[in-house]
Amino acid sequence: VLGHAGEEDPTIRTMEEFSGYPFREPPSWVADSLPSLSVESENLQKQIDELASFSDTPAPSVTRVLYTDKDVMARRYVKNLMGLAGLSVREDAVGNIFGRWDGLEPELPAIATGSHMDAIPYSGKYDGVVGVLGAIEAINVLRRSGFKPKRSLEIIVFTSEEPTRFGIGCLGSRLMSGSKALLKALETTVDSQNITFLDAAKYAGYAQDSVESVFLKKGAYAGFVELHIEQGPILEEEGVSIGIVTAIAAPASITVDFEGSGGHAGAVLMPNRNDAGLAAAELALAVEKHVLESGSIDTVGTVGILQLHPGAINSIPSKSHLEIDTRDIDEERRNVVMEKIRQSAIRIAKDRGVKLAEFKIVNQDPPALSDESVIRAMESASKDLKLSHKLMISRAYHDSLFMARVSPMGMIFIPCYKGYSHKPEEYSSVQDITNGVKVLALTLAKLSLK
Ligand SMILES: NC(=O)N[C@@H](O)C(=O)O
Ligand SMILES: [Mn+2]
Ligand SMILES: [Mn+2]
Repeated sequence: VLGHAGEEDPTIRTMEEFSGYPFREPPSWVADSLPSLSVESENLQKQIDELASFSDTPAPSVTRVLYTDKDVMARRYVKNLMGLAGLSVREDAVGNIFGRWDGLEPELPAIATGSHMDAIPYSGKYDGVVGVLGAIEAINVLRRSGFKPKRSLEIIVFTSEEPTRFGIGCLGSRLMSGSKALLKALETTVDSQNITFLDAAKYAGYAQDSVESVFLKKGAYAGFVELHIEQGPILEEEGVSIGIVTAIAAPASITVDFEGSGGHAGAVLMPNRNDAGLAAAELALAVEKHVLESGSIDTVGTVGILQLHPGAINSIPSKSHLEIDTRDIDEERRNVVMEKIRQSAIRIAKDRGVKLAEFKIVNQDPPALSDESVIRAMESASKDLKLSHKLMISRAYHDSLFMARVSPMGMIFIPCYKGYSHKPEEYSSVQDITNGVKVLALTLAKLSLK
């Protein structure tokens, strides 16, 4: 630790070596070390670009689905970077990856950070990745500045934040937070190729231990902070560098299956049809209607998957499958919308003479609130770094939503181009990423010394 004028202050050094503690109060450590918080921005950008190359679709899009070969390669790439950052690396039974930097008091609950690196089909290279590679660089920044954590610092790369393969988001963090419901569901869950979760996990080298072993022990972490792109336009529009997340909206997803009689597109006259496709179309519009009826801009609803069977132009759809995503920062208001959607599905099935074969609520999660002490640490870090910042909510969900169930939680947002996300045009500048990494590094340092 450097003295104000950069030379080592012998008395302080002896005191520190003797006590093993930074002798000065954190603020002065922070003040002293601020200038030396250097981010290797170009190298970080190169890593983001390299990680994006592990994709099942051509650049600039990124597609990296859970337990696929590209996912396994990307995991190997990140584990290697963790090793180079001097972290001890381990993985759990579903492939959540942990990189640990032991603190001066390793028995104390650690401070964790992290995010995900799976990517939905045809998406971008920053969602989740900035929170993983940025976290590793934040550790390198602290090491370079000579910082010694009191509480250990741990980076977590969560398995399957995206619901792409098994229809449920935040699979790894949900299990870590102790979701017995998910544990049960995973016994029978299959993907669109009918591959079970366990077989897919084994294919990727996981599921050696019981899935239940993923559950975190209570109090495992004293704090969790996730760095993420905003995925909305506010920070860019307002020219603000850092978003301090105070709450994460409540996500829910529903799958619906209709079954009708199908038949020949030419020979079956309109009055004699039970068209499962039209039932699905009508329900999709009903989702929009019920969301708009909530009267709040904070209520959203999306039908991101709509499949018809047999899917032939000259055959009346005999089956249809929809997947509905609805969210709100007000849980009650969202639940009212979900009930209206259920009522509409029943009515549409009756009106159109089709069978409502399935109406399944896959997840219906409460919103999460950030912890005051973590918010204060992120705010003072932004202030120390003289970066403009604002309090805001997250409309996207994140692993933080579930880490909040087992640890004081906070999230740091950085601006992204036009708020684009979940598409190849997703982009955050090197400067914005660098700012985010610095705020994360300083926040982790402050929380580690608590
Ligand atoms: N952050 C993010 O994109 N999470 C998604 O899984 C989502 O749908 O919100
Ligand atoms: Mn995402
Ligand atoms: Mn994400």
